[in-house]
Amino acid sequence: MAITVCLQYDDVEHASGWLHRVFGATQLSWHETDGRVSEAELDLDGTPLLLRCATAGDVVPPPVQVPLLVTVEALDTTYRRVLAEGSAVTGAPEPDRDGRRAFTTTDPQGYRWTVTEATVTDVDADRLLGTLTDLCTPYAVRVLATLRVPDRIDAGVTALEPLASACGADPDALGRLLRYLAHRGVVSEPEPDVFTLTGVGRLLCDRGAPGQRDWLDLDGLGARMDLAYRGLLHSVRTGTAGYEQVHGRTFWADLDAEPALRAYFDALMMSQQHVTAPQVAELYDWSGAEHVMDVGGGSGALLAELLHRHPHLRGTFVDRPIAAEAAARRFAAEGLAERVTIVAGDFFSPLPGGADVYVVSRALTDWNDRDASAILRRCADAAGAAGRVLVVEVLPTEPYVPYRSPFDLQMLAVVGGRERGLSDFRDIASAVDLDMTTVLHGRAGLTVMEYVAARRTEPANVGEGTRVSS
Ligand SMILES: C[S@@+](CC[C@H](N)C(=O)[O-])C[C@H]1O[C@@H](n2cnc3c(N)ncnc32)[C@H](O)[C@@H]1O
Repeated sequence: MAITVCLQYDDVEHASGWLHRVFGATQLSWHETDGRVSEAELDLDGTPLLLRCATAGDVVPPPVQVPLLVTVEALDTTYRRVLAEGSAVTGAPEPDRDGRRAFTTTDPQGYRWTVTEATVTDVDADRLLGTLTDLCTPYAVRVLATLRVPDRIDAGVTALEPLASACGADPDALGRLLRYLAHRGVVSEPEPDVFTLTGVGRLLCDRGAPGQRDWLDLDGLGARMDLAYRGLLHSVRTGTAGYEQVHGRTFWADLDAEPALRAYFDALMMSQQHVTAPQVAELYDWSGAEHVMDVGGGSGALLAELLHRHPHLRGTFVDRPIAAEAAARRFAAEGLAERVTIVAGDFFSPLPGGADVYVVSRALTDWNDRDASAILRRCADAAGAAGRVLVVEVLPTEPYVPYRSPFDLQMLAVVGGRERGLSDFRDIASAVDLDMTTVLHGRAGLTVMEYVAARRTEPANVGEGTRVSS
């Protein structure tokens, strides 16, 4: 049985943002009606929440006072977030009748949420610390994926001896690994020395497109990125990437040196561009542009989408030489070679001038503020007084992205970069005299920010644009 709490709100989107920012609720899906979010499905630490727009047909008019009780580990943090939202509170957290600290707040619709501090026993804390610090399980899962054990089991090789021989593994050692992972719910052992996959184990089968298995493969780029956390101590001490400490060269130099790693990275970027590029092509008004330059264009998927969708455009693609070679092949295969100029270059050096729009998509997150501003300066210099600079990012502070993701620390450890919110993107651009003129929101946090040279705008002139419907 599963129970879903369903609450009615006048503004589902605003309420979803509040629940995300205050309690860390993750938005799983949403529906739009007439351009407004009419329903959103959220996950509140395992509890499903359904937010619905009040409609004439609904029986219960909001707000209805149901007791909403939440238990959180870090009460003071939640209290601070509530105050930051400007939401009403009953007072500072104080002990309830069971001696647990609590406070009550009111959400944007007027629902009252009582927030209580979790009482963590020493045993719970010990168990939690064990889970937080365990390295055995993450490595055991990666070894399973690297040896492609799930694929063999899926293909019917379930007995230990033939499984070990198919994977090139020691039967005794593989048996110990599998029994440990049976204990963790990744495989089952229905009879001695015979193994089957659980739902988790099936996720580790090869599915063709870059997926979980490829990421976890210890010979691949995903694992190299994960292992950069071994350099996190260095990162936290210095504020720079840990990747080089662990792997002997920077992330970008690693991709330059190993075509297979670069190909994997491009495929990964491309799978994201399949979601984001059509939105960028739709959201922004490309009618006034003729020439677009994609700076740090990666797989080339964004520029290709723009050129396919807007036949009046021509493009210039700029990226490191190995990426430029692969992108050139892609543009040729898609019949776009005549419309694209390829530049194997460096976005910290002067960029070719003459384009109407300079796009920097999902590249600034890879850099610290100083370097991100330097890239924008190159774009601004090349764009001149008449051109525009367009930054495309998925913003972590938007409600659609799980803010508990480790992405910010991953950026620090792997490339020395960082996640940023809208105001951060305004700041790194204004440091190089670019004014943010328009912000367009797409799905799942995708945000398109347009900038022009500062002297052409009043600083406050920022227009919020449309949202792409789902
Ligand atoms: C995170 S990827 C984003 C790729 C693409 N814009 C997208 O949205 O899918 C960052 C890109 O910046 C490129 N890059 C890194 N350092 C660069 C440099 N110094 N000059 C030009 N491009 C660079 C990388 O090769 C990579 O393709």
